[in-house]
Amino acid sequence: MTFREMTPTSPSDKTAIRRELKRRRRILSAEQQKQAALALCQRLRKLPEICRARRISLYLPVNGEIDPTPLIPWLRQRRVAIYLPVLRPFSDNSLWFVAYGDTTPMVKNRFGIAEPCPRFAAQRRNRLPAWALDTLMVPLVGFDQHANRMGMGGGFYDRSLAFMRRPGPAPTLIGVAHACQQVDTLPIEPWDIPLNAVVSDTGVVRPTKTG
Ligand SMILES: Nc1nc2c(c(=O)[nH]1)N(C=O)[C@@H](CNc1ccc(C(=O)N[C@@H](CCC(=O)O)C(=O)O)cc1)CN2
Ligand SMILES: Nc1ncnc2c1ncn2[C@@H]1O[C@H](COP(=O)(O)OP(=O)(O)OP(=O)(O)O)[C@@H](O)[C@H]1O
Repeated sequence: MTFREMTPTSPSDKTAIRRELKRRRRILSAEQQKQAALALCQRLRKLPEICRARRISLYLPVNGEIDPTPLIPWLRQRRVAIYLPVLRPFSDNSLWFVAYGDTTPMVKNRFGIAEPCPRFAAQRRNRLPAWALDTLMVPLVGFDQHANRMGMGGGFYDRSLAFMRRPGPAPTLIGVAHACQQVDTLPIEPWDIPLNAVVSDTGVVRPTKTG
């Protein structure tokens, strides 16, 4: 059975979809990964929300995630401040966004993802809460035609972005993924924060306007 044929509803469906979509990106070859990263970054450079951004977060890819880092030289040239997600210590699975430069001291977190080291992140001047960024690039495990998203399942981004349900600052959220991470329909959860767009190596998906 393909995901095209199934209507996902239960939490176990979600787990199965997540597993399948992680597999799809993991089996891409190094050459496919490289081409996808370049194609992604070409599209990102044309996106108005990225062109406007002055403070942007991206991520360092693991386990076959599409690589947004070819964008870094272009961002630096344009004096855009770059931040990386860091697992907040002693907290509720939410993220800090910590300044990322050529000399930033890095360590691997408990998931094996490189991030600015705790001592650096602990200094207030080196980090921002999500609401102070103007654009976040959100790593996706899956997305659908309406730009609904699925992440790693930790709820890190959803928790860090929960402030967006209330009036106030609203950074732009750009999901990024391989084209092969797209499925017809993903289940929407009450805590899901909608994305402004999903950009892949082959195109841009925007949510359909309602109301
Ligand atoms: N590159 C990258 N950085 C990121 C995220 C991400 O999705 N991608 N995150 C977005 O939230 C946060 C980390 N969240 C994570 C949540 C769950 C797992 C996880 O369950 N990992 C598996 C092993 C990897 C796998 O299954 O492929 C595990 O530990 O069992 C990893 C990271 C912050 N940094
Ligand atoms: N704002 C929130 N406050 C508390 N718990 C939350 C919040 N948002 C999500 N969660 C919890 O996080 C868990 C994971 O959510 P979900 O499966 O939707 O992750 P996801 O879509 O992969 O998101 P992410 O990319 O943020 O990890 C759920 O069990 C959910 O209850």
